[in-house]
Amino acid sequence: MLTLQSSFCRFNLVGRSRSKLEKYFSFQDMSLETAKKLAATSAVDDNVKSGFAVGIGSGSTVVYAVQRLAELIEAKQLENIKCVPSSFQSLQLIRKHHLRLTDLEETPDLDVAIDGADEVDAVLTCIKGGGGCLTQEKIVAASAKNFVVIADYSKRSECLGETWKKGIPVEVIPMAYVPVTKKIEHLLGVKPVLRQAVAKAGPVVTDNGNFILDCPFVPGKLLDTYATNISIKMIPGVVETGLFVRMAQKAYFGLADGSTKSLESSEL
Ligand SMILES: O=C[C@H](O)[C@H](O)[C@H](O)COP(=O)(O)O
Repeated sequence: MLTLQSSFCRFNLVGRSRSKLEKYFSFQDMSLETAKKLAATSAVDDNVKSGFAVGIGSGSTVVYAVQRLAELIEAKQLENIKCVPSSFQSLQLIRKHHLRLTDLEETPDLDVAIDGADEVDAVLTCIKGGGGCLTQEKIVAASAKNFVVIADYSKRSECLGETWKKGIPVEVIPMAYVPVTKKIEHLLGVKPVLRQAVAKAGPVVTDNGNFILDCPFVPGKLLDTYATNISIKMIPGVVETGLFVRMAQKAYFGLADGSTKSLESSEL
């Protein structure tokens, strides 16, 4: 059961939050990849049991979680695991590691979903969608009893927007991207940017055939994540936002010193 968390940041001074964070995160030379692997491995070890239906997120950190699942299954420490993907990438990961594939039609109630994030704040609100996946991820996370976030130490912050500077990703129906852009501009006072593809001419097209608008954070203003998420979602043409508010029960961070820090929403 989630406790009611504030949808505002608990701290509004970056300097103050940084000194608090340094208790947990000493920025040494631990590679981000090693930190991702630490977080993913601990999350799987602590949260997946035999017989579980597991939602598999998307992105580079989740690769290590799927690797760990495969290792434990191979070692017969886990049995009868079913996996539901949240993107084409995670579908391929599940297949590559020969895990049992299912979907929400066959398995609508998941025991746990494990996913990465672009930023995680002090009350475990996340920004997701930096890699273009957010709608299916949110559906999969919302279908799970426990949503567990895994990340390296660079993703942790007190307030969203401290470390992730690209704004809030919003998936939109292509024919609506201009009206949605205008409405978000009116709502937030900042102009969303249509995300452009890197190895393709034109905009990024999501797994659902939609576009992504990146909505910049309003400079100097605390983000009310709960209200902002709802306001953006109410705009016709918006499919989903990358704000995951009051969804994560736990987060695991791989730290710079080679350890892992886990946080639970019930303790915050
Ligand atoms: O769109 C991508 C997803 O939301 C990812 O989970 C998020 O971007 C984090 O990805 P990574 O683990 O690669 O940092």
